[in-house]
Amino acid sequence: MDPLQMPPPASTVDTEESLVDISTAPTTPDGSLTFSPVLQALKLRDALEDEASGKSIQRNTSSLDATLSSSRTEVRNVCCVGAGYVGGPTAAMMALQNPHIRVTVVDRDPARIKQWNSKHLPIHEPGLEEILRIARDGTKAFKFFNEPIRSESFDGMSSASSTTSECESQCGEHREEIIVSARKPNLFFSTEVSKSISEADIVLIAVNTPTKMRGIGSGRATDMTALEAVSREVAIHAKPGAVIVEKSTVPCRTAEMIQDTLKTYRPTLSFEVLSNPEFLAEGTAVTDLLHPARVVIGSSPTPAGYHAASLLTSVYASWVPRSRIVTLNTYSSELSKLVANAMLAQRISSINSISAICEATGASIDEIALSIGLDPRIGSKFLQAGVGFGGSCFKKDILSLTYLAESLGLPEVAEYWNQVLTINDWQRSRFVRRIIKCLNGTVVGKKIAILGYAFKKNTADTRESPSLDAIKSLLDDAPREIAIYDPWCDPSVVRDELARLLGKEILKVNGGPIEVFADVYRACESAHAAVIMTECDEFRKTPASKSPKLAPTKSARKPGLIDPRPFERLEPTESETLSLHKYLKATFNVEDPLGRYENEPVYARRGEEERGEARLGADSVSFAETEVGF
Ligand SMILES: NC(=O)c1ccc[n+]([C@@H]2O[C@H](COP(=O)([O-])OP(=O)(O)OC[C@H]3O[C@@H](n4cnc5c(N)ncnc54)[C@H](O)[C@@H]3O)[C@@H](O)[C@H]2O)c1
Ligand SMILES: O=c1ccn([C@@H]2O[C@H](COP(=O)(O)OP(=O)(O)O[C@H]3O[C@H](CO)[C@@H](O)[C@H](O)[C@H]3O)[C@@H](O)[C@H]2O)c(=O)[nH]1
Repeated sequence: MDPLQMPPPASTVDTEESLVDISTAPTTPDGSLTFSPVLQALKLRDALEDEASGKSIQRNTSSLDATLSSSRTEVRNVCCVGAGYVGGPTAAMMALQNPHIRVTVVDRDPARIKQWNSKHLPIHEPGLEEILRIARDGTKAFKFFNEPIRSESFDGMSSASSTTSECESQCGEHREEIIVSARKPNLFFSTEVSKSISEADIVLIAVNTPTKMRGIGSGRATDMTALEAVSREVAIHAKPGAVIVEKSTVPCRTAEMIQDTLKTYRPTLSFEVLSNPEFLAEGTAVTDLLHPARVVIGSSPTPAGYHAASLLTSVYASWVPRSRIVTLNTYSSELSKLVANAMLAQRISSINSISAICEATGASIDEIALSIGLDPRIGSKFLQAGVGFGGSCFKKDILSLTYLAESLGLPEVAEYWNQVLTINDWQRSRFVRRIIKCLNGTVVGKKIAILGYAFKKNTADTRESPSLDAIKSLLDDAPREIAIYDPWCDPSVVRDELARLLGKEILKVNGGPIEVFADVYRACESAHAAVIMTECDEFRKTPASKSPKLAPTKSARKPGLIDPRPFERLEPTESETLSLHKYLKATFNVEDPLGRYENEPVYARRGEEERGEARLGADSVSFAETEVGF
């Protein structure tokens, strides 16, 4: 059936059975779900708001295309609830690309908000800082020449690209100059959750949806506690007509639960709930957001649903080509996120299962991945065999999918996807067994260096890290020392986490076997084995860029390493300016090559100082002091 022709969700009935305790809410809303035990409709206020708004949502436009073209400038204020790995970078990208929209990211955790407002961001993502320096701090006006630089020496910068100009650098007036205006800050981080929600035209919900650890569905269903709590806040505070967006990964039909909550609190108002799952991967969040393979927006198949989808589309359309923005039915969109993760994880378990055959036969898993990946029907990505996948998403989303299948009476489907997790667990334990076997069957009295503690490279996120699993298993065999090193993780944070998870006594300072190092050589000193747990470049024998097989071709080089000029427009987009910044920064090793940055927030690690004073000159429109050389 055409998704857009699907009937709207069945209406819900408020029976006693449907009032579910929030802490045990199942993954899949079962027909009807009204989550909140205490529901107080704000009828008088709603009636007044309703009248004031004149039910402003356009209901007379019947096609998505028509609404898409009529929704250009309506979004002025976006609120993102949840300042985590998804909320922070996604909101930052939206703000960067839409200087006319005020984007506020709110979180209930004041420490996290303080970090976002400081120099020391709560998450490590390559390129994220640059975006915050623009959207959060505002920028000065600046200018540059619209032609590529040929000379790559620093001296050459000031007479930049003179070799391309027929009349040489003395004749500056014949070189096309691009002038970019100053930007005011339009990205804010705050703990004022209800206030920000009440001001927003679009509310993004990007809170955590981990696996439930107690009650019905424990260990498999999705824990909806945070999402349910935010839905209630939104239902109480959202302004009439605001569009509510699920950014979190959620079970299929969660939009119905949010809609129920909205209807219960504000029965006289209409809100639209969209599904807009996020597909970014940690460590590449900025690139993924800048050049998404697709943006999926699910809406109800009604004029109001299409209109809401068109509003969100207009925000993304500032930088994402329209052809990559896919609009679907709400439930297809919700489910497509779980399916995408299940399919990706399945590829990893498939190749890992074959790695065991390779080890037994002498075939090479890397050669097999290379050879099968050349078939475009298979493709080369996500075929890297390893120690099993980790991270906060794959396992919990597959568990959620299998729980959904079982709830729908489809145990065979559940079992099929469950095998992806079974192979993953098996691969992890197989790896530890292999380490012990290589060490003559015993690690007693030996030192083992663990290189890589986060779940993968370029992130400090340790959720579901294979490394932690390996450390736990190795501890059972009583090694003399386990020395841990990760280039992205702060040793004191790792120590705190290990003490919390495994007990203080396991740390060396307390007489235990585990020590965490800030230096890889010290970690490996006199070790009997060095165990590489993540694909960090510094652990490679041959750096990725020097390996002939992996060397980037000219056309496949990082965008930051090619001068993107000349720009076709004299008003380059933020993406274009960012690519120029990256190129100049990488080429000349200068932090702020365009002279664009305002002062950074005052140092505020672990929250001593606020950023107020840091915005010195944020409103200034004078050009950067350094004379333009680029
Ligand atoms: N991490 C990823 O790479 C990734 C990628 C795509 C999708 N997702 C999905 O996005 C969602 C968020 O994931 P994440 O990794 O960003 O989580 P996270 O734990 O990093 O961040 C969630 C934030 O929500 C805040 N929060 C929770 N309840 C709140 C409330 N009631 N009010 C205000 N703030 C509240 C938390 O304090 C936390 O800062 C999840 O559903 C996840 O599955 C994650
Ligand atoms: O060929 C591969 C690729 C990845 N991995 C491992 O798989 C895990 C997940 O890696 P990756 O997918 O790169 O990171 P995530 O941040 O977990 O991103 C996944 O999960 C996110 C959360 O839902 C989705 O948004 C992303 O699209 C999806 O890639 C890591 O342990 C990797 O080491 C492999 O073992 N082999």
